[in-house]
Amino acid sequence: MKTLELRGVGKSFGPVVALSEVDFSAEAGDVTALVGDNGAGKSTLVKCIGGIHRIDAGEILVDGEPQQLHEPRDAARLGIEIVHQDLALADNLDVVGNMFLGRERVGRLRTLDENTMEKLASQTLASLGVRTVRSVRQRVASLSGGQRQTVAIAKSVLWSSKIVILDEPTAALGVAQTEQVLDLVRRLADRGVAVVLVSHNMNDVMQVADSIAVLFLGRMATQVRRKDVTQTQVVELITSGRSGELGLPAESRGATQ
Ligand SMILES: Nc1ncnc2c1ncn2[C@@H]1O[C@H](COP(=O)(O)OP(=O)(O)OP(=O)(O)O)[C@@H](O)[C@H]1O
Repeated sequence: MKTLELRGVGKSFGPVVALSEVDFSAEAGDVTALVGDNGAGKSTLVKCIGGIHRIDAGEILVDGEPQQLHEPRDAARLGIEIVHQDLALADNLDVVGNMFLGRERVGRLRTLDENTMEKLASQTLASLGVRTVRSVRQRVASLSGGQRQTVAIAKSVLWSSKIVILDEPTAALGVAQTEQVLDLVRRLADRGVAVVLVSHNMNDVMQVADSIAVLFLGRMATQVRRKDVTQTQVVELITSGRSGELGLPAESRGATQ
């Protein structure tokens, strides 16, 4: 059973068809890359999964169960966490404050005191092997781009998210920080999370993804295992929506015609 599955999803904005008959899936333990050119529909797809946009057609299933996602709270309740490119972290709060921001989602922890929160935040970072954030009492405004990504990803672990969607997590990062964040992405999947990585960076995608889904003009050109494609093939799919005679497996070739 797929952790997240979209079947025949459609979404239009007035006359603009942003998504049409989109099939997509993400499995626990996998990093599933979602790629496509500008305007292909990636953000729209992510917003549908996050309950920000309502779909016009098709269905979204979590663990095989069809779900009605009418608002972000619905997605949060299902363990879906979106880490946006612009990172909705509060600059004026420290790492602990940010990791517990929005804790009203889980009433059980509402009464936690500062010491317990500090301990849980540190433990979560340590369990992910994060050593770059030196103090959890550091204000987020003073963190580097990579550290901010780390905190945002660790937050999803703290809240036991089942499906984590990372929107361009390395876009603003240098080489070393990119490597650290990709490491963290891998570790997140290894913990059994279904990770969806939205990215324009083919090096990142080829390095860390298990599965690659290519959107082309609002349609899913194909979704394939990474080991079954080359970077050149992925780029061709992104730019033309077709794989040509590149020897894709039969089940994925059908989707590109
Ligand atoms: N709120 C909206 N109203 C009208 N059209 C929209 C809206 N949101 C997206 N679109 C249109 O839907 C299509 C898909 O856009 P989307 O932002 O999902 O693409 P994208 O793949 O995320 O692109 P990029 O990589 O440039 O961020 C585009 O044609 C866009 O203009």
